[in-house]
Amino acid sequence: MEGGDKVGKGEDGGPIATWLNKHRQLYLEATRHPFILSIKHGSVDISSFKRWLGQDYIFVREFIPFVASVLLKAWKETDDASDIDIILGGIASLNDEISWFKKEASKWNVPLSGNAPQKPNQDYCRFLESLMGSNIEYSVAITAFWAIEAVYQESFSLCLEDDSRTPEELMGTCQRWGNEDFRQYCCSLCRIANRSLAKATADVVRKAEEAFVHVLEKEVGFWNMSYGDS
Ligand SMILES: Cc1ncc(CN)c(N)n1
Repeated sequence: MEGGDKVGKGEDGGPIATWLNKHRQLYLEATRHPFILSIKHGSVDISSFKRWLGQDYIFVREFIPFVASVLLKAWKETDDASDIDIILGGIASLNDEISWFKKEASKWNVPLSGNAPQKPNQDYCRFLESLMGSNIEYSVAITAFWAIEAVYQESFSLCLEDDSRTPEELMGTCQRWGNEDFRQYCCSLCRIANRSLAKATADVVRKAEEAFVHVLEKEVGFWNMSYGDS
């Protein structure tokens, strides 16, 4: 399956490959949103881009404690120490990401302080919070984490393809998530999630699938908001 290959469904397939097929339509809506396609085609409305930038900064600040909670679950539940290294690498790159947002916001004159989260952003952050509790299994949280990163990787890598007409001033944004290292990182998260799911009960696997679907829905809502559709 096209999308699955790109984000690393893992050599052995696993539940994630199955879900990418089963929820293909929603996955495509999340990764080929009109906002992303407008960047790729060079027709993006810069006010949409600026709205996305300001809102995504708020999201990423909330995403950090979520990733920290995944790290804590990994520490408690995994028997593979490399999971910790990979998640810790993700936290380190979020540190860079925050600095990048500050620079980019200043370049585009987007105020970061006092910028209120819009409803789809609030909903998404509330969903992240619901996954942070100690009652949520590692398999569920790591699946959601992979999906959140994979949607951005797949979306922004589209804007770097040879046929793209991405505006020069937006190339840095697209490279941030569309680059090869970030793709490899998503592949690692996907492998961890598949491995963890292979050992999970049927009930936990069902909850992880639900979390995957929720992430896709929230990502579509987030892009819609950027596009001025909220
Ligand atoms: C809404 C959203 N989804 C995912 C990412 C990638 N960390 C992000 N920055 N923002």
